[in-house]
Amino acid sequence: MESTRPRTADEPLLSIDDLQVHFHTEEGTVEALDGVSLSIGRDEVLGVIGESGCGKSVTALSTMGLLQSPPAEIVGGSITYDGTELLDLTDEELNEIRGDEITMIYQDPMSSLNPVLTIGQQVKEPLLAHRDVTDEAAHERAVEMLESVGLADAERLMTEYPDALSGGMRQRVVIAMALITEPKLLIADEPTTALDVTIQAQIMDLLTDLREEFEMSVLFISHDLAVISEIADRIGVMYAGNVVEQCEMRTLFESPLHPYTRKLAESIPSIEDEDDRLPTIEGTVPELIDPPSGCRFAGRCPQYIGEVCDTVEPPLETPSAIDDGDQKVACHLYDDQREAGPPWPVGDEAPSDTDGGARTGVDGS
Ligand SMILES: Nc1ncnc2c1ncn2[C@@H]1O[C@H](COP(=O)(O)OP(=O)(O)OP(=O)(O)O)[C@@H](O)[C@H]1O
Ligand code: NI
Repeated sequence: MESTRPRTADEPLLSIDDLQVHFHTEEGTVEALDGVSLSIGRDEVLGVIGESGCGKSVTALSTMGLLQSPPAEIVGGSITYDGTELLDLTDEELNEIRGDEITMIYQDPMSSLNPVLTIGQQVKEPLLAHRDVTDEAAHERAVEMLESVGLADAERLMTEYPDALSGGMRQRVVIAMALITEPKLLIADEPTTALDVTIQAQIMDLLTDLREEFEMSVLFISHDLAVISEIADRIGVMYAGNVVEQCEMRTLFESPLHPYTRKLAESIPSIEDEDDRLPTIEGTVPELIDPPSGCRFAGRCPQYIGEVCDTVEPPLETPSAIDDGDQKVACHLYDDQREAGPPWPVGDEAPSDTDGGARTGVDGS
């Protein structure tokens, strides 16, 4: 194991590299993640945006080690957390990290709360499971946590059941549970989507405050650019199982590179506007069973440049003309800005799929 390797401050806390996840179904193999790469620095909030079905939750669940296998299979790639390869850990080793150093909140607060346990029992649980604390100390800390997430009358709340709480209060309880161990990494998968707009804004304000207070890194997933732009430092844009662009939040609006990101950036975010979802782009997301072999956006791309788009999967790289090394894009428009140049002249015959295309590490199956 690599866990003893000395780490440096600027090394990412979490690094997902070329992650490939398949689901084996009766209809065939769903190639859900096709080489996803994302990294999150220490104390950084990385937003992940993309349409429904593009692989945001599968990426999160893979990181938590919570993918159901079968039907899921991680067929390649790596997830390194604080110098440790998570994909190599045993369940027992993973259990030590999960719920302690890495925690997660979900879209639907009810799915994270057990209706037959009191709020107190549930908020204390991560501490009792992961720390050598007395029930009394855990109780005291749980009350403090409920207060920090803006819940009044915390002592009384400890004895209530989830049923007695509104949706917004439940999500605050879930956040208290997720933060009670002071995790280094919080994964938030659409934490406000199930809430109405006013409550959504309150929860976003709360998360923004807590992320500072707890000095934690956050992987923040949403399909709503307005919500993400409020909290994220950097953003990863996903499309059909790929990351098509990764950049600073500001860069997404100022100088997006990928045609899909440009479409996204055209929508001016505003949290008051309930309908401010991903802008509509003609066409549909490709099937992930037997997906197209080249760029998965090619069929909808307003800047489609020809056969190369249909046949070669573009790697996620920083074009040489861009001086911001943090901005990476996966698009053939930038092929001539790659050191090696385009894989072959546009319009020439593509190598067969089984050659693995121009990119190493991508399975051509
Ligand atoms: N258990 C499963 N069996 C088969 N396919 C699955 C399974 N879970 C996820 N998938 C597929 O994996 C792909 C990615 O799904 P995922 O849930 O990660 O999308 P998402 O980006 O989180 O979407 P949403 O915004 O709707 O939550 C989808 O095509 C989905 O159909
Ligand atoms: Ni999801």
